[in-house]
Amino acid sequence: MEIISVTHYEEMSERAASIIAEHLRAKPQTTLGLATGSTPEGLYEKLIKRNLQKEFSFKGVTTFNLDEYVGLSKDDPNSYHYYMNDKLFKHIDINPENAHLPNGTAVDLDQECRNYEGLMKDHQIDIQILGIGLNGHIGFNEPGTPFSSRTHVVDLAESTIKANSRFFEKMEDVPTKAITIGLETIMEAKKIILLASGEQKAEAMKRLIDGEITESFPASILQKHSNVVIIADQAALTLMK
Ligand SMILES: O=P(O)(O)OC[C@H]1O[C@](O)(CO)[C@@H](O)[C@@H]1O
Repeated sequence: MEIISVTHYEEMSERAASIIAEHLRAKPQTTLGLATGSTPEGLYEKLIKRNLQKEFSFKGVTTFNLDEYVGLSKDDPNSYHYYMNDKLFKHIDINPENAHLPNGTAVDLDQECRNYEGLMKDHQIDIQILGIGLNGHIGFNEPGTPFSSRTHVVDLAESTIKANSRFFEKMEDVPTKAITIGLETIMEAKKIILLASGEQKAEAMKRLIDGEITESFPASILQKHSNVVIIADQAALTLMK
């Protein structure tokens, strides 16, 4: 694992944007794996700016998001479809047909998982962006998810539901299920960039970097990947020596 320690959130976002920009200039036909949550918002802002300045184009880019809530329509402001459109896709020159997320309102969710896997089979992810949950989840792969998991429907952990409730008016509105790509699916990416900012992530970062590789802490699987870059600010790395 390469660990890039930066001073603050802004620098974390800038470093990640530079790596992606350099890659897109060298390889315009690229597949990106994208994440939601607060952490990558700054990265998306910087990619939008660079795209507007014509530093690179998204015209040849295909994207796959990690996850989507079950039961939220694409127009629901709390859905990840809405987030991605709002925070990235509508501002850049990507062909919307090439931007993929699981459909959380599919009638047959297991079939939707198989379809999503099928689509991803034809596009190996060149760079996968990840955030990390306080309990070590990546995507929505909660503690206990088998390392061999592929795209599947998950019951969200209580702590995740609570963490996500900050975006919803009422606790009862927070979805309790999601579709997520699996841990094995994530590990197939050629390169993984994990972003972390803030002291609340310090414990998770310590376990990710130094802890035991165990299904009870899903992100620990990343220790087995040969090309992981962690970009974290000093607050997130406070527990590291
Ligand atoms: O970036 P945040 O908002 O801290 O979220 C961390 C993780 O939690 C999620 O938002 C889901 O709870 C993931 O999408 C994300 O990787």
